[in-house]
Amino acid sequence: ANEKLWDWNSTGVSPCSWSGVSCSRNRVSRLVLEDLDLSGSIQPLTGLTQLRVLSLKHNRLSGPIPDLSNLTALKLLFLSDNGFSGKFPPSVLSLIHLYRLDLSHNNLSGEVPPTLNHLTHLLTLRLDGNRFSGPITGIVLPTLQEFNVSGNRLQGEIPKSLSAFPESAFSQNTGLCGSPLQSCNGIVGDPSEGPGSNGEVASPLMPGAGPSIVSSSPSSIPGSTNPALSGNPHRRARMKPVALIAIIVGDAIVLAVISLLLYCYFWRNYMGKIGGEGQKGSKLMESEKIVYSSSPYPTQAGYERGRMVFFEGERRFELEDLLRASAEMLGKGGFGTAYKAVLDDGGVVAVKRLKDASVGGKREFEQHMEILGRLRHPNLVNLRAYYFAREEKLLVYDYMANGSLFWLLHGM
Ligand SMILES: Nc1ncnc2c1ncn2[C@@H]1O[C@H](COP(=O)(O)OP(=O)(O)OP(=O)(O)O)[C@@H](O)[C@H]1O
Repeated sequence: ANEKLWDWNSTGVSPCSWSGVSCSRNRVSRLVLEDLDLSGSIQPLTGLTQLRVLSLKHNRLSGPIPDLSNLTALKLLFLSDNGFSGKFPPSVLSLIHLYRLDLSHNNLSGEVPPTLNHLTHLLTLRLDGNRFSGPITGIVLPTLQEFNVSGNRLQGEIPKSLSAFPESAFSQNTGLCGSPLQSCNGIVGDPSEGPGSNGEVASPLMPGAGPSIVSSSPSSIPGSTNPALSGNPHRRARMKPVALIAIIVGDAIVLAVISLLLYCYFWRNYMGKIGGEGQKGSKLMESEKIVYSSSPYPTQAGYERGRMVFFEGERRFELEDLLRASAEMLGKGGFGTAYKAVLDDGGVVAVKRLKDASVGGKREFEQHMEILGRLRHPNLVNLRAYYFAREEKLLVYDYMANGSLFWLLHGM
């Protein structure tokens, strides 16, 4: 029915060539069906056990999210902007390889299970725009880069582990408190009761529960008054020193940030100069981090959609396959660093990461790539694909297993 899926009923053609479908070893590994007005349940997809990427954003899919526990290879799961209902899907908690989980803007309800902590690789967790209720106090996911639970019915104190995310990540939950939102001390009903007077140790809203947590968060300083002051009748009189302390601490933070930026700048220059094999590990980490940040699946405004372009043949891999591939540094050239990447299907490619990723505009870059990609000569290494995002440019070549002429001549 949908013209974007025109090729889905072509008989005799492998589903691997249908729009939105990618395969690895003849099994569907990637299914991206976004903005297609699809409706109904996604139960039939639960048999795609080799799926690594499932994105069904912006459709009209509904019903409870089915049991996805057979999709053990899943790394990216985007089900946002649909009509899914029911509880947080328990089967998702067993997908321990998930990097990105986006269930935002559905009709999901019930509690956010603290067992989410089992997903130790999570970089993205988006649950905003649902009807989740209860606390999020137990959530500790140290790897998270992107987090949003705004527009739910959550309650209780924001845990310290999440307090570095901006206010907008928690907004429109009338019951949430603590850094970066208003301090929990401020919203405990009748102030005449005084801090800790009710003795409910487990309540996240209990004023006495806050001190050690809130005060240790740098972002909480302006909002969180010293808990000892909150029940104090002379609070107004003591506001001034608190403000003073906040200003001093604020200045210290600004200074620390500036020093950190300067340090990073000089450290990068220094690393760039010494380069070489010794830096293999850390360079690789840096490369991975930057590439992760240019996810081809933007979930927030302002992100540029990265693009992996192949010159001929089928799409053998996507950015996330390169990320997952075991990689080793091959060497440094005038334009960047080359890595050897062994893909899931056993294929080997050489990935060259351009040093100055901001050079040239998109069109100019693509024109150069088109020319390089067409070159075929026995003495030239074939350029198979390239990846373009504002902050990252990668060139993917055939891997030359026998090393360079220099190596052969000098034997080093
Ligand atoms: N396709 C490849 N297969 C195997 N090894 C490669 C491949 N491409 C690069 N390398 C290795 O990585 C090193 C760096 O390669 P790169 O192409 O970045 O620079 P270069 O050719 O040495 O120098 P320049 O960029 O100045 O021409 C090479 O010396 C080579 O050992």
